[in-house]
Amino acid sequence: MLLLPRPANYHLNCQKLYQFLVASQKNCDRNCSQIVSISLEIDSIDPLALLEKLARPHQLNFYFENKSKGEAIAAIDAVAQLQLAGANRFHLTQKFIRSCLKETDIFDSSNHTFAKPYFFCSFSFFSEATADYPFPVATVFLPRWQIARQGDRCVLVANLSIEADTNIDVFIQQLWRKIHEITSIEQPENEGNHFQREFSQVDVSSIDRFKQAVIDCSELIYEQQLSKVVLAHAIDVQANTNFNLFKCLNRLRQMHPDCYVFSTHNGKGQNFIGASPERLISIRDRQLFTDALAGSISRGKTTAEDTVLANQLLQSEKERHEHRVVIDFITQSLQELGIAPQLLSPRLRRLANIQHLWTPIQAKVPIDVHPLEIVAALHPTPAVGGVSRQLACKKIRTYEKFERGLYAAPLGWVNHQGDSEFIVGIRSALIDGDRARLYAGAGIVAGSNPDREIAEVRLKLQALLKALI
Ligand SMILES: C=C(O[C@@H]1C=C(C(=O)O)C=C[C@H]1O)C(=O)O
Repeated sequence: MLLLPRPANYHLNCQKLYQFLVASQKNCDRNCSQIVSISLEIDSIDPLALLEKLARPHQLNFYFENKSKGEAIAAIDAVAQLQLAGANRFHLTQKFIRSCLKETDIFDSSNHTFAKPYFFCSFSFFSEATADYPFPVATVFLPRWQIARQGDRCVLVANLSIEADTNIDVFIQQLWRKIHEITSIEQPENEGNHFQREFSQVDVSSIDRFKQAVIDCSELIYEQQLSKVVLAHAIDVQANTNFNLFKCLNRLRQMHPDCYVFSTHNGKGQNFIGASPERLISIRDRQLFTDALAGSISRGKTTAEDTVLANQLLQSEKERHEHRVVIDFITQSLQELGIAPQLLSPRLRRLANIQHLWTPIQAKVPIDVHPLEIVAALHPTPAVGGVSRQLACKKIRTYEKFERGLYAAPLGWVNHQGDSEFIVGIRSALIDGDRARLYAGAGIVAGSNPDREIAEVRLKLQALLKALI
C-alpha cells in the first residue's frame, strides 16, 4: 500500500518499477544484496543546490560542472565504494566498477545522457601519499543519489541496495519520499556582493626555494637529463570563519564558466575543489577528446594588450616547446594503447586571468580499451609532470616540500557503458574548515626564468583565492 502520492512533476511507470524490483529481488540470494539503479527525469534543478541540501559530513560526495557546456552533476553518498592505496590503483578501480555493474540491475525511464550508473573517481598525483594526507590515493564510488542537468533537462538516479527480504512497498514509499524531498528543493537566491572574509596567507615553502628549484631544474635540462618538469607552489590560507563550500563553488562557476568546476568530499570533513581548464579525457560513444594544454601568458587589460600578449605566446620558442612536449607525450601514449590520435588545429585557451596554448586531440577508442587504461597511461602528462616522466616525478618529490595529493591528478567519472570524463585537478585547493591550501604550478623548460615562473604561479593562485574569500 503506497502512502505517498506520486509527485506530478516526474515521469515514472509505477507498475513497471514494481515489476522491475520484484524481478531484481529474485537475483538476491539469502545473504547477498543487489543494487538497483533507477533513473527518472525530473523538473530542472541546480545540482549544486541539491548538494548543499543533501551533503552530510560523513558521506562521500562529488560535484562537477561545466557551465559553458550546460552540464552539471552532483553525486551524494555511496551505495558501493572502494578506497585504495598502491600502484595498481587504476586497474583495481576498473575491476571494482566491473564487479559492481555485475550486481546492478538498471531501470531507466528517462533516456537521458546522465541516466544509469555512473562511478565517481578521484586519484592522487602519486601512487603513494604521506600518511597524514586526508584523501586516499584512489577513491571510487557509486552514489546513492545522483542528479545531473544537461541544458534544461534534469535526471535523478537512485542507486539503492535491495535484499531478499526487502519489502518492496516500503522500498517504493521511501523512494517517493526522497524524490519528493529532492524535487522540492528551493533554488538558492543569486549571491549578491562578495562577502569579504578576513584571512591571512603564508607560502607553504619560500619563494626563494621555488626559484632555486627552477634554477636547479634548468641545469638538469641544460645537461639534457630532463627536457621539462612542472614545479608547483602552495599557499596556506587561514580565514576567520569556515569556508562555505557551496558559495565558493558558486563563485567558481560564475568566474570560470568555461572551466570544469569540481569538488570532492572524503567523508571526513575535507574537500578538494577547483576550476580546471584541462581535460584529461572525455569519451562519448567511444569518441575520445583530450587536451594538450601548456604554455601560458597573462590576459591583457585592453583588447589591444591582450592581442599583443597572445601573439607573444604564440610566437615564443620556449612556450611552443613546452607545449610540443605535451603533444608528443600524449600522441605516443595513445599510440602505445593502439589508439590513433588526430591533432586538431592549435589554438588559444583564454581564461579570465590567463591564456594558454591549447591543442585538442581526438581519437576513436577501440572497444577493448577501458577509459581508466587511458587515464593510467596519460597521467601525469608533461603538462603537470615532465619528461622523462620518471625523473621529473622524482625531482618534483625532491623539490616540492608539500604533498601534491589530489592536485594535478585525474578526477572524474566512468559510466556503465564506458563513457567517461576526467579532468586534471589543477587550479585547486584543499579545504578543511577555516583553512585552505591552494596549489598551482608552472612548466620549466630550457629558457625558463625563475621570476617569470613564480609570477605565473602567483597569477594562477590569485584567481583561485579570489573565489574563496
Ligand atoms: C600546472 C599547472 O598548469 C599547467 C601548466 C601550464 C604552463 O606552465 O604553462 C599551463 C597549463 C597547465 O598545463 C597549474 O595550473 O597548476
